[in-house]
Amino acid sequence: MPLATAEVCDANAQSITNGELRALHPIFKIYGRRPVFAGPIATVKIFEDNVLVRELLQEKGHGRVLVIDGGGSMRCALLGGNLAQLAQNNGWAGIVVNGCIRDVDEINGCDIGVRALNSHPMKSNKKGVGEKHVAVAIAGARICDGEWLHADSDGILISTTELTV
Ligand SMILES: O=C([O-])CC(=O)C(=O)O
Repeated sequence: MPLATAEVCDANAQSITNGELRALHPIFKIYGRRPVFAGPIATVKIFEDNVLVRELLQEKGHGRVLVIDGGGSMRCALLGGNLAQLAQNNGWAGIVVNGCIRDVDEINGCDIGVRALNSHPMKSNKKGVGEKHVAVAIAGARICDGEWLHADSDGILISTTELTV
């Protein structure tokens, strides 16, 4: 059974105080077939350009969660049905997007967890601008590559190390 985020918070008050455990602001909508997912984080920082998202999702996921800092843009989608399918087939656990997605019905059929701000029908630029595996700041929290993400119906937690009972 995955750890419930609420129980994790109740059992780790000290980690919340010292910043080892952070909750993202509740600004994300829930997509994908997995409402509960967790894994080590890979980060990517982009703006209205998703070439690096495809590059990362082409790698084997090994249960990782891709955190996409898209700067909160409401002007195009950074993830669509093809990329979500790629993520599923390559063994990613989930994708959190500080930005928009499209092909929502296809994404909701994929066996991964997806959180995003909203949907948008337009595709992004394809220039390949951005940075992989850098620290990002989204939804009120700083997130480093290699930290852990836990998502369930109550919200999304970031922890410096894997959470255990
Ligand atoms: O290629 C894109 O920009 C995203 C997309 O539509 C998909 O993954 O199907």
